[in-house]
Amino acid sequence: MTIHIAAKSGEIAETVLLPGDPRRAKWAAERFLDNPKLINDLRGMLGFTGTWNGHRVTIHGSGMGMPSLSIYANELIRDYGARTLIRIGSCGAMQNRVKLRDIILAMTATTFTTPSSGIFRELKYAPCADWGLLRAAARAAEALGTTPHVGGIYSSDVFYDERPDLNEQMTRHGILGVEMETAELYTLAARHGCRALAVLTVSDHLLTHESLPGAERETGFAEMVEIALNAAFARHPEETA
Ligand SMILES: O=P(O)(O)O[C@H]1O[C@H](CO)[C@@H](O)[C@H]1O
Ligand SMILES: O=c1cc[nH]c(=O)[nH]1
Repeated sequence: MTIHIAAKSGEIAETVLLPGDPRRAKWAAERFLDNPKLINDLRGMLGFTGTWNGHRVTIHGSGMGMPSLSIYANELIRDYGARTLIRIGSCGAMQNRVKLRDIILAMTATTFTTPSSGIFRELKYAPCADWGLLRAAARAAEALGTTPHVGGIYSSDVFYDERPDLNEQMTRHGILGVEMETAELYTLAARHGCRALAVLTVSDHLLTHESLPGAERETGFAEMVEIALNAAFARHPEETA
């Protein structure tokens, strides 16, 4: 047990899927895992461990924003031995060619700051995805009949942004979408020698102002979970262990 996770030692798998929303963790665990067991509900942040195709998997909420994700990712890695962490999140599209329900695989994430920024001082650290996971996720998406967008995203500190000029610059520089956690996840994974990836579903669009109707979200989110699970356990000889 840690300050924020009630699971006993051994109750968390080496592979952890991290949705921001704890209810998405419950939905994904019930839909995709065999014998899902609730292993955490402290502060309502739900976590479940079960198996997928015989592999142990934990699906645990990370909350909204990098400070929240940082708490859970630190404890999952340092106290429970998580080694592969895949965010399964929603995001807002920042390019016209990116449509509602599309899948984005985040190669890298631009930020103002992360909870880790202090250690880099004046350096602008560039957080990046694990290549083996990224490649496996792209292949998994294509096998499911989906062509993902692969590229840079923006991990924002705020949802209600008072700087529209910044979003314009992100769009101008090819950023695919905005969310609030990936940069810190990639930074922590690098620090601790873990693999990390963010698989995102476009839930709304910053340029067209469309948003995904609630009833349709589950379908898009299911695709994202399938891609994440397939990527986590893909085996290619040259991929990282
Ligand atoms: O759907 P999740 O995973 O929570 O991700 C996105 O949604 C939240 C904002 O509504 C932020 O956490 C953002 O990153
Ligand atoms: O952080 C987020 C998530 C979804 N949509 C946004 O615009 N921002």
